[in-house]
Amino acid sequence: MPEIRVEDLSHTFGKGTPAALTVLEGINLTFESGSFNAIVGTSGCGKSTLLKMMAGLFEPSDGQMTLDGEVIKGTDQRRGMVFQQDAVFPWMTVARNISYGPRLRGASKAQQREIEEKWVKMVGLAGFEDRWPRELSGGMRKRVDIGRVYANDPDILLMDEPFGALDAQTKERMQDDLLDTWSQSRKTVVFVTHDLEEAIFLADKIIVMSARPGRIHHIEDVSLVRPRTPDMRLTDEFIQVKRKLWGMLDH
Ligand SMILES: Nc1ncnc2c1ncn2[C@@H]1O[C@H](COP(=O)(O)OP(=O)(O)OP(=O)(O)O)[C@@H](O)[C@H]1O
Repeated sequence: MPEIRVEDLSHTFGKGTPAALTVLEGINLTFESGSFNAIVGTSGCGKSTLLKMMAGLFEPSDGQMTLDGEVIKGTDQRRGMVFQQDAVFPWMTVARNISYGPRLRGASKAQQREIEEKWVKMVGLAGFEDRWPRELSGGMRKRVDIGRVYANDPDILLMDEPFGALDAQTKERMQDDLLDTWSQSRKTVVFVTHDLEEAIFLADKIIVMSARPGRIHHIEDVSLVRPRTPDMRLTDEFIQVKRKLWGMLDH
């Protein structure tokens, strides 16, 4: 089962130099298989650093992260990452972007077509298969991005403020659609955001980090039932969680 554990992790950029900067300290966490987790905290508390380490983009200076008991080292198809800025290739159509990973790994033409058909539909881009990224809105490019990561069939989906650059309405629609896709695949998700409402709407578990150096301040289990619907944002339960967590953030 794809479970990530973070064990006694600390990270200092430039360790041993006069410019050393400790950004994470004493982090212990478990991201259970199939769960949707959000990490919130003020700017600079180390959220992206933690996520990039899970992706294997660099290693912690102390402690470790494991995926199913194996220490994470380097990037791997099992861990897919979506960044705030989309990483869509402008010289490929929507469909070709989505099947990029499988194509790189030698998928046949028929397999590529099957993957394209499935994920174009799943991310809500049916009818746009042959369009070029320059013809798409920001939200649609984000959909291509997510489809491309899903098409690699990762066990773990790491998302670093993927909807941060979108307008409020598009963002809410993307959140609904992400939950739809996730409920069908039940991948383990770790989603970084500084939008508390987004975290509460999406996640089972919210990790609140404190700043400088980043530590785990609080872990909130969100008990809102699934499937989540937009009107839940107006319920007392939702607002109470928001108020509680808002009071914990360093403003
Ligand atoms: N490669 C690097 N070298 C040195 N310092 C870095 C590096 N990457 C990040 N930092 C520093 O680490 C700290 C944490 O950065 P990080 O991007 O993880 O924070 P964050 O919580 O994701 O912030 P934001 O919400 O603004 O994206 C910041 O002070 C940043 O300047």
